[in-house]
Amino acid sequence: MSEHKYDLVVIGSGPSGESAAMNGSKAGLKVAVIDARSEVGGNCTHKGTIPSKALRHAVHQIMQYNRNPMFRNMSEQKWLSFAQIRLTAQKVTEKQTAMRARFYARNKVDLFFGQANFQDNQTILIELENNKVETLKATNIVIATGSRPYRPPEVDFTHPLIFDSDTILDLATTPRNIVIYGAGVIGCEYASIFNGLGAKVDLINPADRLLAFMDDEISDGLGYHLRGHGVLIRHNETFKSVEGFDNHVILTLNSGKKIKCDAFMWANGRTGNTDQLNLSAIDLPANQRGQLDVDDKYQTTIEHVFAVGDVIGWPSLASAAYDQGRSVSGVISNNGTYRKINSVPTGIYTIPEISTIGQTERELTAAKIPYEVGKAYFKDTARAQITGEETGVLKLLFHRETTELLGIHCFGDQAAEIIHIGQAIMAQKGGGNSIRYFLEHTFNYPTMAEAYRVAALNGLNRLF
Ligand SMILES: Cc1cc2nc3c(=O)[nH]c(=O)nc-3n(C[C@H](O)[C@H](O)[C@H](O)COP(=O)(O)OP(=O)(O)OC[C@H]3O[C@@H](n4cnc5c(N)ncnc54)[C@H](O)[C@@H]3O)c2cc1C
Ligand SMILES: NC(=O)c1ccc[n+]([C@@H]2O[C@H](COP(=O)([O-])OP(=O)(O)OC[C@H]3O[C@@H](n4cnc5c(N)ncnc54)[C@H](O)[C@@H]3O)[C@@H](O)[C@H]2O)c1
Repeated sequence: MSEHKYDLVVIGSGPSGESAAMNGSKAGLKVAVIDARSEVGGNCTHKGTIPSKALRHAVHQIMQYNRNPMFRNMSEQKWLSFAQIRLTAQKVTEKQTAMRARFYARNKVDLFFGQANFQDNQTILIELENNKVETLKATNIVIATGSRPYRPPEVDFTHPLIFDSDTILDLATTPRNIVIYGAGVIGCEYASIFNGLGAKVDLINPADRLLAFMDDEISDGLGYHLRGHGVLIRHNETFKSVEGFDNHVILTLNSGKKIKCDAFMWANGRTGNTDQLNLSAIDLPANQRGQLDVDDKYQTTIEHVFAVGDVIGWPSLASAAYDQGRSVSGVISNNGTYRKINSVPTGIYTIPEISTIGQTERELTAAKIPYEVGKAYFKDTARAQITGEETGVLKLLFHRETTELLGIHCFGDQAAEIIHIGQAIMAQKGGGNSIRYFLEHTFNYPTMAEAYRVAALNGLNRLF
Protein backbone atom coordinates (compact mmCIF):
# COMPACT_ATOMS: atom_id res chain seq x y z
CA MET A 1 0.00 0.00 0.00
CA SER A 2 1.39 3.39 -1.02
CA GLU A 3 0.31 6.94 -0.18
CA HIS A 4 0.29 10.02 -2.45
CA LYS A 5 -0.46 13.68 -1.70
CA TYR A 6 -2.45 16.01 -3.99
CA ASP A 7 -4.02 19.47 -3.93
CA LEU A 8 -7.01 18.05 -5.77
CA VAL A 9 -8.31 14.51 -6.21
CA VAL A 10 -11.19 14.03 -8.66
CA ILE A 11 -13.25 10.83 -8.58
CA GLY A 12 -14.58 10.13 -12.08
CA SER A 13 -13.20 10.99 -15.52
CA GLY A 14 -16.45 11.92 -17.30
CA PRO A 15 -16.94 15.48 -18.64
CA SER A 16 -17.23 17.06 -15.18
CA GLY A 17 -14.24 15.21 -13.70
CA GLU A 18 -12.07 15.81 -16.73
CA SER A 19 -12.69 19.55 -16.86
CA ALA A 20 -12.25 19.89 -13.07
CA ALA A 21 -8.87 18.18 -13.44
CA MET A 22 -7.74 20.22 -16.47
CA ASN A 23 -8.68 23.56 -14.97
CA GLY A 24 -7.16 22.56 -11.62
CA SER A 25 -3.90 21.57 -13.28
CA LYS A 26 -3.77 24.77 -15.33
CA ALA A 27 -4.30 26.71 -12.10
CA GLY A 28 -1.13 25.10 -10.75
CA LEU A 29 -2.71 22.44 -8.52
CA LYS A 30 -1.25 18.95 -8.21
CA VAL A 31 -4.12 16.83 -9.47
CA ALA A 32 -5.06 13.14 -9.57
CA VAL A 33 -8.09 11.55 -11.24
CA ILE A 34 -9.51 8.15 -10.33
CA ASP A 35 -11.87 6.10 -12.49
CA ALA A 36 -13.34 2.69 -11.76
CA ARG A 37 -13.25 1.92 -15.50
CA SER A 38 -9.78 1.13 -16.91
CA GLU A 39 -10.06 3.98 -19.42
CA VAL A 40 -10.84 7.69 -19.17
CA GLY A 41 -13.93 9.36 -20.65
CA GLY A 42 -16.61 8.34 -18.17
CA ASN A 43 -20.04 7.01 -18.95
CA CYS A 44 -20.41 9.91 -21.39
CA THR A 45 -17.78 8.46 -23.74
CA HIS A 46 -18.35 4.77 -23.12
CA LYS A 47 -22.10 4.32 -22.51
CA GLY A 48 -24.10 7.53 -22.91
CA THR A 49 -23.71 10.62 -25.05
CA ILE A 50 -20.98 9.57 -27.46
CA PRO A 51 -22.13 6.06 -28.46
CA SER A 52 -25.79 7.09 -28.68
CA LYS A 53 -24.99 10.13 -30.82
CA ALA A 54 -22.71 8.09 -33.09
CA LEU A 55 -25.42 5.42 -33.50
CA ARG A 56 -27.96 8.10 -34.25
CA HIS A 57 -25.72 9.76 -36.84
CA ALA A 58 -25.17 6.47 -38.70
CA VAL A 59 -28.91 5.74 -38.70
CA HIS A 60 -29.74 9.25 -39.84
CA GLN A 61 -27.37 8.93 -42.79
CA ILE A 62 -28.95 5.70 -43.97
CA MET A 63 -32.43 7.22 -43.55
CA GLN A 64 -31.42 10.23 -45.66
CA TYR A 65 -30.09 7.87 -48.31
CA ASN A 66 -33.19 5.68 -48.33
CA ARG A 67 -35.55 8.65 -48.56
CA ASN A 68 -33.66 10.56 -51.23
CA PRO A 69 -35.42 10.15 -54.61
CA MET A 70 -32.13 10.74 -56.46
CA PHE A 71 -30.55 7.64 -54.86
CA ARG A 72 -33.78 5.66 -55.40
CA ASN A 73 -33.34 6.14 -59.14
CA MET A 74 -29.83 4.73 -58.88
CA SER A 75 -30.21 1.78 -56.52
CA GLU A 76 -32.29 -0.15 -54.02
CA GLN A 77 -32.87 0.96 -50.44
CA LYS A 78 -30.11 -0.15 -48.06
CA TRP A 79 -30.40 -1.21 -44.44
CA LEU A 80 -27.77 -1.37 -41.72
CA SER A 81 -27.67 -3.89 -38.87
CA PHE A 82 -27.25 -2.80 -35.27
CA ALA A 83 -23.86 -4.58 -35.27
CA GLN A 84 -22.70 -2.38 -38.19
CA ILE A 85 -23.70 0.92 -36.61
CA ARG A 86 -22.30 -0.24 -33.26
CA LEU A 87 -18.93 -0.67 -34.93
CA THR A 88 -18.91 2.93 -36.13
CA ALA A 89 -19.88 4.07 -32.61
CA GLN A 90 -17.06 2.02 -31.09
CA LYS A 91 -14.57 3.74 -33.38
CA VAL A 92 -15.71 7.18 -32.19
CA THR A 93 -15.49 6.06 -28.55
CA GLU A 94 -11.94 4.79 -29.15
CA LYS A 95 -10.92 8.11 -30.73
CA GLN A 96 -12.46 10.08 -27.89
CA THR A 97 -10.80 7.90 -25.26
CA ALA A 98 -7.36 8.22 -26.86
CA MET A 99 -7.74 11.99 -27.24
CA ARG A 100 -8.86 12.40 -23.63
CA ALA A 101 -6.03 10.20 -22.32
CA ARG A 102 -3.59 12.60 -24.04
CA PHE A 103 -5.17 15.57 -22.22
CA TYR A 104 -4.26 14.01 -18.86
CA ALA A 105 -0.72 13.16 -19.95
CA ARG A 106 -0.06 16.64 -21.37
CA ASN A 107 -1.44 18.36 -18.28
CA LYS A 108 0.53 16.10 -15.93
CA VAL A 109 -2.54 14.79 -14.15
CA ASP A 110 -1.95 11.42 -12.46
CA LEU A 111 -4.48 8.74 -13.37
CA PHE A 112 -5.52 5.86 -11.11
CA PHE A 113 -7.86 3.11 -12.30
CA GLY A 114 -9.93 1.45 -9.58
CA GLN A 115 -12.96 1.92 -7.36
CA ALA A 116 -12.49 4.89 -5.01
CA ASN A 117 -13.97 5.25 -1.54
CA PHE A 118 -13.66 7.71 1.30
CA GLN A 119 -11.67 6.99 4.42
CA ASP A 120 -12.10 10.55 5.69
CA ASN A 121 -12.79 13.92 4.04
CA GLN A 122 -9.19 14.22 2.87
CA THR A 123 -8.31 10.58 2.28
CA ILE A 124 -9.38 8.31 -0.57
CA LEU A 125 -8.67 4.59 -0.88
CA ILE A 126 -8.47 3.06 -4.36
CA GLU A 127 -9.06 -0.63 -4.87
CA LEU A 128 -6.81 -1.51 -7.78
CA GLU A 129 -7.43 -4.49 -10.09
CA ASN A 130 -4.65 -6.61 -8.57
CA ASN A 131 -6.22 -6.41 -5.08
CA LYS A 132 -3.73 -3.71 -4.12
CA VAL A 133 -4.88 -0.54 -2.42
CA GLU A 134 -3.55 2.98 -2.98
CA THR A 135 -4.18 5.83 -0.59
CA LEU A 136 -4.50 9.40 -1.84
CA LYS A 137 -4.33 12.34 0.56
CA ALA A 138 -6.01 15.44 -0.84
CA THR A 139 -6.51 19.04 0.23
CA ASN A 140 -9.75 18.99 -1.82
CA ILE A 141 -11.83 16.18 -3.30
CA VAL A 142 -14.33 16.47 -6.17
CA ILE A 143 -16.94 13.74 -6.55
CA ALA A 144 -17.68 13.43 -10.29
CA THR A 145 -18.91 9.86 -10.32
CA GLY A 146 -21.86 10.42 -12.67
CA SER A 147 -24.91 8.21 -12.92
CA ARG A 148 -26.09 4.85 -14.24
CA PRO A 149 -29.46 3.50 -15.38
CA TYR A 150 -31.91 2.92 -12.54
CA ARG A 151 -32.71 -0.82 -12.38
CA PRO A 152 -35.95 -1.75 -10.65
CA PRO A 153 -35.45 -5.04 -8.74
CA GLU A 154 -38.41 -6.73 -10.50
CA VAL A 155 -36.74 -6.49 -13.93
CA ASP A 156 -34.27 -9.28 -14.76
CA PHE A 157 -31.46 -7.41 -16.49
CA THR A 158 -29.41 -10.62 -16.74
CA HIS A 159 -31.86 -11.91 -19.38
CA PRO A 160 -30.18 -11.68 -22.83
CA LEU A 161 -33.18 -9.88 -24.40
CA ILE A 162 -33.71 -7.32 -21.60
CA PHE A 163 -31.57 -4.19 -21.76
CA ASP A 164 -31.01 -0.76 -20.26
CA SER A 165 -29.28 2.19 -21.95
CA ASP A 166 -25.83 0.82 -20.99
CA THR A 167 -26.33 -2.81 -22.04
CA ILE A 168 -28.22 -1.97 -25.25
CA LEU A 169 -24.80 -1.19 -26.70
CA ASP A 170 -24.01 -4.94 -26.46
CA LEU A 171 -27.05 -5.95 -28.53
CA ALA A 172 -25.76 -8.56 -30.97
CA THR A 173 -28.68 -8.72 -33.41
CA THR A 174 -31.07 -6.21 -34.97
CA PRO A 175 -34.48 -6.75 -33.35
CA ARG A 176 -37.51 -6.87 -35.65
CA ASN A 177 -39.50 -5.27 -32.87
CA ILE A 178 -38.43 -3.60 -29.67
CA VAL A 179 -40.39 -2.21 -26.74
CA ILE A 180 -38.87 0.81 -25.00
CA TYR A 181 -40.29 1.56 -21.57
CA GLY A 182 -39.80 5.22 -20.63
CA ALA A 183 -40.28 8.07 -23.08
CA GLY A 184 -37.82 10.57 -21.64
CA VAL A 185 -34.87 11.80 -23.66
CA ILE A 186 -33.17 8.40 -23.69
CA GLY A 187 -36.36 6.52 -24.66
CA CYS A 188 -37.19 8.96 -27.48
CA GLU A 189 -33.64 8.99 -28.85
CA TYR A 190 -33.41 5.19 -28.93
CA ALA A 191 -36.92 4.97 -30.43
CA SER A 192 -35.56 7.07 -33.33
CA ILE A 193 -32.45 4.90 -33.64
CA PHE A 194 -34.31 1.56 -33.77
CA ASN A 195 -37.02 3.00 -35.98
CA GLY A 196 -34.33 4.16 -38.40
CA LEU A 197 -32.90 0.63 -38.45
CA GLY A 198 -36.27 -0.63 -39.64
CA ALA A 199 -37.42 -2.17 -36.33
CA LYS A 200 -41.02 -1.89 -35.18
CA VAL A 201 -40.87 0.25 -32.05
CA ASP A 202 -43.39 0.50 -29.20
CA LEU A 203 -42.57 3.50 -27.02
CA ILE A 204 -44.31 3.23 -23.66
CA ASN A 205 -44.78 6.56 -21.90
CA PRO A 206 -45.85 6.63 -18.24
CA ALA A 207 -46.72 10.33 -18.71
CA ASP A 208 -49.43 11.90 -20.89
CA ARG A 209 -47.16 13.57 -23.45
CA LEU A 210 -43.63 13.19 -24.78
CA LEU A 211 -40.95 15.31 -23.10
CA ALA A 212 -43.42 17.40 -21.14
CA PHE A 213 -40.74 19.96 -20.23
CA MET A 214 -40.57 21.03 -23.89
CA ASP A 215 -42.70 23.63 -25.62
CA ASP A 216 -46.04 21.91 -26.40
CA GLU A 217 -45.77 22.50 -30.14
CA ILE A 218 -42.32 20.90 -30.26
CA SER A 219 -43.37 17.93 -28.15
CA ASP A 220 -46.46 17.47 -30.34
CA GLY A 221 -44.24 17.72 -33.43
CA LEU A 222 -41.99 14.97 -32.12
CA GLY A 223 -44.97 12.69 -31.41
CA TYR A 224 -46.40 13.37 -34.85
CA HIS A 225 -43.15 12.59 -36.68
CA LEU A 226 -42.25 9.51 -34.63
CA ARG A 227 -45.74 8.14 -35.32
CA GLY A 228 -45.42 9.10 -38.97
CA HIS A 229 -42.28 6.97 -39.19
CA GLY A 230 -44.08 4.03 -37.60
CA VAL A 231 -43.30 4.28 -33.87
CA LEU A 232 -46.29 3.22 -31.78
CA ILE A 233 -46.48 5.60 -28.80
CA ARG A 234 -48.62 4.55 -25.86
CA HIS A 235 -49.16 7.35 -23.33
CA ASN A 236 -50.33 6.98 -19.70
CA GLU A 237 -49.20 3.34 -19.48
CA THR A 238 -47.31 2.05 -16.48
CA PHE A 239 -45.14 -0.99 -16.02
CA LYS A 240 -46.48 -4.08 -14.24
CA SER A 241 -44.01 -6.83 -15.14
CA VAL A 242 -41.68 -8.09 -17.81
CA GLU A 243 -40.96 -11.73 -18.55
CA GLY A 244 -38.11 -13.00 -20.71
CA PHE A 245 -38.37 -16.21 -22.75
CA ASP A 246 -35.87 -17.98 -25.04
CA ASN A 247 -36.58 -15.86 -28.11
CA HIS A 248 -38.97 -13.14 -26.97
CA VAL A 249 -40.03 -10.92 -24.08
CA ILE A 250 -43.53 -10.10 -22.84
CA LEU A 251 -44.23 -6.77 -21.17
CA THR A 252 -47.39 -6.49 -19.09
CA LEU A 253 -48.78 -3.03 -18.33
CA ASN A 254 -50.99 -2.05 -15.41
CA SER A 255 -53.77 -1.33 -17.93
CA GLY A 256 -53.83 -5.08 -18.67
CA LYS A 257 -52.11 -4.81 -22.08
CA LYS A 258 -49.46 -7.37 -22.97
CA ILE A 259 -46.84 -6.62 -25.61
CA LYS A 260 -44.56 -9.21 -27.18
CA CYS A 261 -41.17 -8.19 -28.57
CA ASP A 262 -37.74 -9.46 -29.63
CA ALA A 263 -36.00 -7.05 -27.26
CA PHE A 264 -37.05 -4.93 -24.31
CA MET A 265 -35.27 -1.75 -23.24
CA TRP A 266 -35.82 -0.11 -19.86
CA ALA A 267 -35.24 3.63 -20.25
CA ASN A 268 -36.86 5.00 -17.14
CA GLY A 269 -34.73 6.66 -14.53
CA ARG A 270 -31.11 7.14 -13.55
CA THR A 271 -29.30 6.83 -10.23
CA GLY A 272 -26.27 8.80 -9.02
CA ASN A 273 -23.12 6.71 -8.46
CA THR A 274 -22.66 7.25 -4.75
CA ASP A 275 -23.30 3.82 -3.23
CA GLN A 276 -19.70 2.60 -3.64
CA LEU A 277 -18.07 5.72 -2.19
CA ASN A 278 -18.41 4.82 1.51
CA LEU A 279 -20.00 8.22 2.13
CA SER A 280 -20.92 7.19 5.67
CA ALA A 281 -17.22 7.61 6.52
CA ILE A 282 -17.64 11.36 5.99
CA ASP A 283 -21.25 11.59 7.11
CA LEU A 284 -22.44 12.79 3.68
CA PRO A 285 -25.94 11.58 2.80
CA ALA A 286 -27.12 10.95 -0.78
CA ASN A 287 -30.83 11.27 -1.63
CA GLN A 288 -33.10 8.39 -2.77
CA ARG A 289 -31.74 8.73 -6.30
CA GLY A 290 -28.15 8.54 -5.15
CA GLN A 291 -27.63 12.27 -5.76
CA LEU A 292 -25.74 14.78 -3.59
CA ASP A 293 -26.79 18.26 -2.50
CA VAL A 294 -24.34 21.07 -3.19
CA ASP A 295 -24.45 24.84 -2.83
CA ASP A 296 -23.88 27.37 -5.63
CA LYS A 297 -20.15 26.68 -5.46
CA TYR A 298 -20.53 22.88 -5.73
CA GLN A 299 -19.56 22.49 -2.06
CA THR A 300 -21.23 19.60 -0.24
CA THR A 301 -22.04 19.92 3.46
CA ILE A 302 -18.60 18.43 4.19
CA GLU A 303 -15.53 20.64 4.24
CA HIS A 304 -13.03 19.95 1.38
CA VAL A 305 -15.59 17.79 -0.48
CA PHE A 306 -17.26 19.06 -3.68
CA ALA A 307 -19.51 17.40 -6.27
CA VAL A 308 -20.31 18.08 -9.94
CA GLY A 309 -21.98 16.45 -12.95
CA ASP A 310 -24.81 13.93 -12.97
CA VAL A 311 -24.20 13.06 -9.33
CA ILE A 312 -25.71 16.42 -8.30
CA GLY A 313 -28.84 16.01 -10.47
CA TRP A 314 -30.17 18.78 -12.76
CA PRO A 315 -29.42 19.33 -15.59
CA SER A 316 -27.56 15.98 -15.94
CA LEU A 317 -26.06 16.88 -19.28
CA ALA A 318 -22.54 16.44 -20.58
CA SER A 319 -22.68 20.03 -21.84
CA ALA A 320 -23.29 21.40 -18.36
CA ALA A 321 -20.93 18.87 -16.75
CA TYR A 322 -17.96 20.39 -18.62
CA ASP A 323 -18.84 23.84 -17.26
CA GLN A 324 -19.50 22.58 -13.74
CA GLY A 325 -16.12 20.81 -13.66
CA ARG A 326 -14.26 23.92 -14.76
CA SER A 327 -16.24 26.00 -12.28
CA VAL A 328 -15.53 23.79 -9.29
CA SER A 329 -11.78 23.95 -9.74
CA GLY A 330 -12.23 27.68 -10.28
CA VAL A 331 -13.69 27.75 -6.76
CA ILE A 332 -10.94 25.52 -5.33
CA SER A 333 -8.02 27.34 -6.97
CA ASN A 334 -9.65 30.78 -6.83
CA ASN A 335 -8.31 31.49 -10.34
CA GLY A 336 -11.35 33.48 -11.52
CA THR A 337 -12.91 30.72 -13.64
CA TYR A 338 -15.93 30.04 -11.44
CA ARG A 339 -19.24 30.62 -13.24
CA LYS A 340 -22.73 29.96 -11.93
CA ILE A 341 -24.60 27.88 -14.50
CA ASN A 342 -28.23 28.87 -14.76
CA SER A 343 -29.25 28.64 -18.40
CA VAL A 344 -28.54 25.48 -20.36
CA PRO A 345 -29.84 24.64 -23.82
CA THR A 346 -31.41 21.25 -24.43
CA GLY A 347 -30.30 19.30 -27.48
CA ILE A 348 -32.29 16.15 -28.11
CA TYR A 349 -31.03 13.90 -30.88
CA THR A 350 -34.25 12.31 -31.94
CA ILE A 351 -35.00 12.12 -35.66
CA PRO A 352 -35.89 14.95 -36.25
CA GLU A 353 -33.65 16.74 -33.77
CA ILE A 354 -34.92 19.15 -31.11
CA SER A 355 -33.28 22.02 -29.32
CA THR A 356 -34.56 24.64 -26.98
CA ILE A 357 -33.45 27.39 -24.61
CA GLY A 358 -35.36 29.77 -22.38
CA GLN A 359 -39.04 29.80 -21.57
CA THR A 360 -41.91 27.92 -23.19
CA GLU A 361 -45.25 29.42 -24.23
CA ARG A 362 -46.88 27.62 -21.30
CA GLU A 363 -44.45 29.22 -18.81
CA LEU A 364 -44.76 32.70 -20.31
CA THR A 365 -48.56 32.51 -20.35
CA ALA A 366 -48.64 31.34 -16.71
CA ALA A 367 -46.30 34.20 -15.75
CA LYS A 368 -48.55 36.67 -17.67
CA ILE A 369 -45.60 37.95 -19.71
CA PRO A 370 -46.82 39.71 -22.89
CA TYR A 371 -44.96 37.77 -25.56
CA GLU A 372 -45.32 37.26 -29.29
CA VAL A 373 -44.33 34.36 -31.50
CA GLY A 374 -42.28 34.41 -34.70
CA LYS A 375 -41.96 31.24 -36.74
CA ALA A 376 -40.04 29.97 -39.72
CA TYR A 377 -40.86 26.60 -41.20
CA PHE A 378 -37.83 24.80 -42.60
CA LYS A 379 -39.75 23.91 -45.76
CA ASP A 380 -39.85 27.62 -46.60
CA THR A 381 -36.07 28.09 -46.46
CA ALA A 382 -33.87 27.65 -49.51
CA ARG A 383 -31.26 25.67 -47.60
CA ALA A 384 -33.76 23.05 -46.40
CA GLN A 385 -35.18 22.72 -49.91
CA ILE A 386 -31.65 22.07 -51.19
CA THR A 387 -30.74 19.52 -48.49
CA GLY A 388 -34.16 17.90 -48.51
CA GLU A 389 -34.40 18.33 -44.71
CA GLU A 390 -37.71 20.18 -44.92
CA THR A 391 -39.26 18.93 -41.68
CA GLY A 392 -38.93 21.49 -38.92
CA VAL A 393 -39.66 24.85 -37.45
CA LEU A 394 -37.80 27.60 -35.64
CA LYS A 395 -39.97 29.37 -33.12
CA LEU A 396 -38.89 32.59 -31.41
CA LEU A 397 -40.77 33.85 -28.36
CA PHE A 398 -40.13 37.52 -27.63
CA HIS A 399 -41.42 40.27 -25.37
CA ARG A 400 -43.86 42.33 -27.40
CA GLU A 401 -42.81 45.62 -25.73
CA THR A 402 -39.03 45.24 -25.39
CA THR A 403 -38.57 42.73 -28.30
CA GLU A 404 -36.13 40.73 -26.15
CA LEU A 405 -35.90 37.03 -26.89
CA LEU A 406 -37.48 34.96 -24.12
CA GLY A 407 -37.39 31.47 -25.58
CA ILE A 408 -36.14 29.68 -28.70
CA HIS A 409 -37.58 26.35 -29.73
CA CYS A 410 -36.33 24.49 -32.74
CA PHE A 411 -37.37 21.22 -34.29
CA GLY A 412 -35.67 19.69 -37.32
CA ASP A 413 -32.28 18.82 -38.79
CA GLN A 414 -29.34 20.55 -37.05
CA ALA A 415 -31.65 22.10 -34.44
CA ALA A 416 -28.99 21.63 -31.73
CA GLU A 417 -26.58 23.77 -33.79
CA ILE A 418 -29.14 26.34 -34.98
CA ILE A 419 -30.16 27.18 -31.40
CA HIS A 420 -26.75 28.65 -30.56
CA ILE A 421 -27.26 31.70 -32.81
CA GLY A 422 -30.32 32.75 -30.85
CA GLN A 423 -28.69 31.76 -27.56
CA ALA A 424 -25.86 34.23 -28.24
CA ILE A 425 -28.33 37.07 -28.82
CA MET A 426 -30.43 36.10 -25.81
CA ALA A 427 -27.36 36.41 -23.59
CA GLN A 428 -26.65 40.03 -24.63
CA LYS A 429 -27.03 42.70 -21.97
CA GLY A 430 -27.85 46.42 -22.19
CA GLY A 431 -30.51 46.19 -24.90
CA GLY A 432 -28.47 43.83 -27.08
CA ASN A 433 -31.02 41.07 -26.63
CA SER A 434 -33.56 41.94 -29.31
CA ILE A 435 -35.23 39.97 -32.07
CA ARG A 436 -34.41 42.97 -34.29
CA TYR A 437 -30.79 41.75 -34.41
CA PHE A 438 -31.86 39.28 -37.11
CA LEU A 439 -33.08 42.12 -39.32
CA GLU A 440 -30.17 44.43 -38.66
CA HIS A 441 -27.43 41.91 -39.59
CA THR A 442 -26.95 40.04 -42.84
CA PHE A 443 -26.60 36.26 -42.61
CA ASN A 444 -25.08 33.95 -45.22
CA TYR A 445 -27.53 32.62 -47.78
CA PRO A 446 -28.66 29.93 -48.26
CA THR A 447 -28.22 28.73 -44.66
CA MET A 448 -30.50 27.45 -41.95
CA ALA A 449 -29.59 30.62 -40.04
CA GLU A 450 -31.88 32.40 -42.51
CA ALA A 451 -34.73 30.93 -40.47
CA TYR A 452 -33.95 33.54 -37.79
CA ARG A 453 -34.65 36.38 -40.22
CA VAL A 454 -37.83 34.75 -41.49
CA ALA A 455 -39.04 34.05 -37.91
CA ALA A 456 -38.14 37.57 -36.72
CA LEU A 457 -40.12 39.16 -39.58
CA ASN A 458 -43.01 36.80 -38.95
CA GLY A 459 -43.07 37.79 -35.27
CA LEU A 460 -42.54 41.54 -35.66
CA ASN A 461 -45.32 41.67 -38.26
CA ARG A 462 -47.71 40.61 -35.49
CA LEU A 463 -46.99 43.73 -33.44
CA PHE A 464 -49.28 46.73 -33.67
C1 LIG B 1 -27.94 7.32 -23.48
C2 LIG B 1 -27.50 8.69 -23.02
C3 LIG B 1 -27.39 9.72 -23.93
C4 LIG B 1 -26.99 10.98 -23.52
N1 LIG B 1 -26.92 11.99 -24.44
C5 LIG B 1 -26.52 13.23 -24.06
C6 LIG B 1 -26.41 14.27 -25.02
O1 LIG B 1 -26.68 14.08 -26.20
N2 LIG B 1 -25.99 15.48 -24.61
C7 LIG B 1 -25.66 15.73 -23.30
O2 LIG B 1 -25.26 16.86 -22.99
N3 LIG B 1 -25.77 14.75 -22.36
C8 LIG B 1 -26.20 13.51 -22.72
N4 LIG B 1 -26.29 12.51 -21.78
C9 LIG B 1 -25.94 12.80 -20.40
C10 LIG B 1 -24.40 12.76 -20.19
O3 LIG B 1 -23.86 11.56 -20.68
C11 LIG B 1 -24.10 12.92 -18.72
O4 LIG B 1 -24.69 14.11 -18.27
C12 LIG B 1 -22.59 12.98 -18.47
O5 LIG B 1 -21.97 11.78 -18.82
C13 LIG B 1 -22.31 13.25 -17.00
O6 LIG B 1 -20.95 13.39 -16.82
P1 LIG B 1 -20.26 13.18 -15.43
O7 LIG B 1 -18.98 13.91 -15.49
O8 LIG B 1 -21.18 13.49 -14.32
O9 LIG B 1 -19.88 11.62 -15.31
P2 LIG B 1 -20.02 10.31 -16.17
O10 LIG B 1 -19.86 10.54 -17.60
O11 LIG B 1 -21.24 9.61 -15.69
O12 LIG B 1 -18.73 9.49 -15.66
C14 LIG B 1 -18.52 9.20 -14.29
C15 LIG B 1 -17.31 8.30 -14.15
O13 LIG B 1 -17.09 8.08 -12.74
C16 LIG B 1 -16.63 6.76 -12.56
N5 LIG B 1 -16.94 6.33 -11.18
C17 LIG B 1 -18.15 6.17 -10.62
N6 LIG B 1 -18.02 5.77 -9.33
C18 LIG B 1 -16.70 5.68 -9.09
C19 LIG B 1 -15.91 5.32 -7.97
N7 LIG B 1 -16.46 5.00 -6.80
N8 LIG B 1 -14.57 5.30 -8.09
C20 LIG B 1 -13.96 5.64 -9.25
N9 LIG B 1 -14.65 6.01 -10.35
C21 LIG B 1 -15.99 6.03 -10.27
C22 LIG B 1 -17.39 5.96 -13.60
O14 LIG B 1 -16.67 4.77 -13.90
C23 LIG B 1 -17.45 6.92 -14.76
O15 LIG B 1 -16.41 6.65 -15.67
C24 LIG B 1 -26.68 11.22 -22.16
C25 LIG B 1 -26.76 10.17 -21.23
C26 LIG B 1 -27.17 8.92 -21.66
C27 LIG B 1 -27.25 7.81 -20.65
N1 LIG C 1 -29.70 14.63 -25.70
C1 LIG C 1 -29.58 14.73 -24.39
O1 LIG C 1 -29.34 15.80 -23.89
C2 LIG C 1 -29.73 13.53 -23.53
C3 LIG C 1 -29.95 12.30 -24.11
C4 LIG C 1 -30.16 11.22 -23.29
C5 LIG C 1 -30.11 11.38 -21.92
N2 LIG C 1 -29.87 12.58 -21.38
C6 LIG C 1 -29.87 12.74 -19.91
O2 LIG C 1 -29.99 11.49 -19.28
C7 LIG C 1 -30.92 11.56 -18.21
C8 LIG C 1 -32.02 10.50 -18.32
O3 LIG C 1 -32.95 10.89 -19.29
P1 LIG C 1 -34.49 10.54 -19.44
O4 LIG C 1 -35.09 11.67 -20.15
O5 LIG C 1 -34.63 9.21 -20.06
O6 LIG C 1 -35.18 10.62 -18.04
P2 LIG C 1 -35.11 9.73 -16.77
O7 LIG C 1 -34.87 8.36 -17.20
O8 LIG C 1 -34.16 10.32 -15.80
O9 LIG C 1 -36.56 9.92 -16.19
C9 LIG C 1 -37.65 9.18 -16.62
C10 LIG C 1 -38.59 9.00 -15.45
O10 LIG C 1 -38.00 8.21 -14.44
C11 LIG C 1 -38.10 8.86 -13.18
N3 LIG C 1 -36.86 8.54 -12.43
C12 LIG C 1 -35.65 9.09 -12.63
N4 LIG C 1 -34.73 8.52 -11.82
C13 LIG C 1 -35.38 7.60 -11.08
C14 LIG C 1 -34.97 6.69 -10.07
N5 LIG C 1 -33.70 6.60 -9.67
N6 LIG C 1 -35.91 5.90 -9.51
C15 LIG C 1 -37.17 5.94 -9.94
N7 LIG C 1 -37.63 6.77 -10.91
C16 LIG C 1 -36.74 7.60 -11.47
C17 LIG C 1 -38.22 10.33 -13.53
O11 LIG C 1 -38.89 11.07 -12.53
C18 LIG C 1 -39.02 10.29 -14.80
O12 LIG C 1 -40.39 10.20 -14.53
C19 LIG C 1 -31.52 12.94 -18.20
O13 LIG C 1 -30.99 13.65 -17.13
C20 LIG C 1 -31.12 13.53 -19.52
O14 LIG C 1 -30.85 14.90 -19.41
C21 LIG C 1 -29.70 13.66 -22.17
